[in-house]
Amino acid sequence: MSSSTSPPPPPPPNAMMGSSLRPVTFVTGNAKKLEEVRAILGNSIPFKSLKLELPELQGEPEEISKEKARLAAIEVNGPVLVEDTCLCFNALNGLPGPYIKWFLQKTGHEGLNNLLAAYEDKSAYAMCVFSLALGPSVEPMAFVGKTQGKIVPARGPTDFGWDPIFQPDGYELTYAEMPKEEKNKISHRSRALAMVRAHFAEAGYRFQTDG
Ligand SMILES: Nc1ncnc2c1ncn2[C@H]1C[C@H](O)[C@@H](COP(=O)(O)OP(=O)(O)OP(=O)(O)O)O1
Ligand SMILES: [Mg+2]
Repeated sequence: MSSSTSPPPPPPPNAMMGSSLRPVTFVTGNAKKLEEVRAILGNSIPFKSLKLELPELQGEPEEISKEKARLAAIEVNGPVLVEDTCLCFNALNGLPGPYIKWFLQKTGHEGLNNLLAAYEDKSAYAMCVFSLALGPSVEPMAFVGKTQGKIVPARGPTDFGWDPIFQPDGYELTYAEMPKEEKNKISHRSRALAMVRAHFAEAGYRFQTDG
């Protein structure tokens, strides 16, 4: 197995089932993420986006993502979707994990490779946690997607973060070298979004027709 996903979250509280929702606002400060989410979701869920950099707690990835959703739902005062991405090195028991953004910024691709120089094991997984909050006072639901791979010296275009140093299992190409459609088929983000989409299909939320 080169990949895995976590089991689906519990169904939403009944209170939200009867009324219709405003379109879901995807809140992120990262334009590249938004681009991928649009490409993967297409028109399957009515959504709009808001560029906002939200504070992130320290801790376990699911909690960080859910807390971000709580903050976003208060900010938007409506249904929101947020995403948090982790890059986890097995030799380091999952670190840098949710702190990858800062490690990448401070040490670059080479520094990230150097972190593993002392270890034989270069395996890693990319993990994406989407959290959906239907409103400011509703407990967020988390959807987790993972893609297994390994850390390699950077190859390919450098326009999206750590994509050049992550080579998914079963491929000779890094995320950065792969055609976008190919990456979007197997990525941590598309796996998590498949679960988001399945949840929307199952829950049968009704959306207001004008935002
Ligand atoms: N393929 C990728 N998918 C997601 N993030 C990536 C990828 N490649 C590189 N990154 C970077 C972007 C960030 O530096 C870091 C993820 O941090 P994260 O907090 O999830 O994103 P972000 O802060 O850029 O946007 P947001 O506003 O949604 O939190 O990893
Ligand atoms: Mg962030």
